[in-house]
Amino acid sequence: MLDHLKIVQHPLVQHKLTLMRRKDTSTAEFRQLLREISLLLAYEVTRELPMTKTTVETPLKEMEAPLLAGKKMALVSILRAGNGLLDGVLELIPSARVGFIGLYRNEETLEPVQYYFKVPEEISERLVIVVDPMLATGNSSVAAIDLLKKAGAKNIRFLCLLAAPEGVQRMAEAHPDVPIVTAAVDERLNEHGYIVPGLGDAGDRMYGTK
Ligand SMILES: O=P(O)(O)OC[C@H]1O[C@H](OP(=O)(O)OP(=O)(O)O)[C@H](O)[C@@H]1O
Ligand SMILES: O=c1cc[nH]c(=O)[nH]1
Ligand SMILES: [Mg+2]
Repeated sequence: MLDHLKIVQHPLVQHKLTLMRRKDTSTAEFRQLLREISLLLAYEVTRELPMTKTTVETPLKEMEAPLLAGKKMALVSILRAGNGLLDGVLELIPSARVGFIGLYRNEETLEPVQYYFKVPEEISERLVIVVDPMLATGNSSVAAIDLLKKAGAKNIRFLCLLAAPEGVQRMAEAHPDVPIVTAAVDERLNEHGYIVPGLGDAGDRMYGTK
């Protein structure tokens, strides 16, 4: 069992997160850093993955060796910003199936608005890793996981880059069975629901839309 909340303290992760927070970091640098961090965070969120065995012949001998049961996994990206974490994790687990949940926050109510849902078949039999760089109020991640559970998912982990204490609390109340892996938990949310000090709007910074 993973801990309910894992903060990845690795120096490379913390260094790259600091560079991403800087307001002067360009869109291209931001995307590149997110990709690099996603590879490092993937290491933590993939602990205790389902394994299988295969027979391999080394130059010396035949042996039974462990192998990821990758087809039994699904990575689910919360659009848009989730895609910034998705690609790196998928590179490490290329046989994982991939789903997408389209959600954006209504900027006034901070409630998520759903516009897309497509997940792999047999979702109830897979380990599902949901990815989204930001956990702020928790409204988006709670809604995404509600939808996944309604579709049958039972074994879910949530991977983000940055969280607010409010979002961690909301997830713990709504989905206590879902472990969270993140690089940091910041001070608080501001009156607009942004993480403080945070890094701004991840989607806008990734794609240069503001
Ligand atoms: O915890 P919450 O308060 O729900 O906030 C977090 C959500 O906000 C951001 O998405 P956004 O709505 O900006 O959509 P985008 O990824 O399309 O930019 C982020 O990627 C999360 O999905
Ligand atoms: O600080 C925040 C909060 C929600 N979404 C973001 O991208 N950033
Ligand atoms: Mg956004």
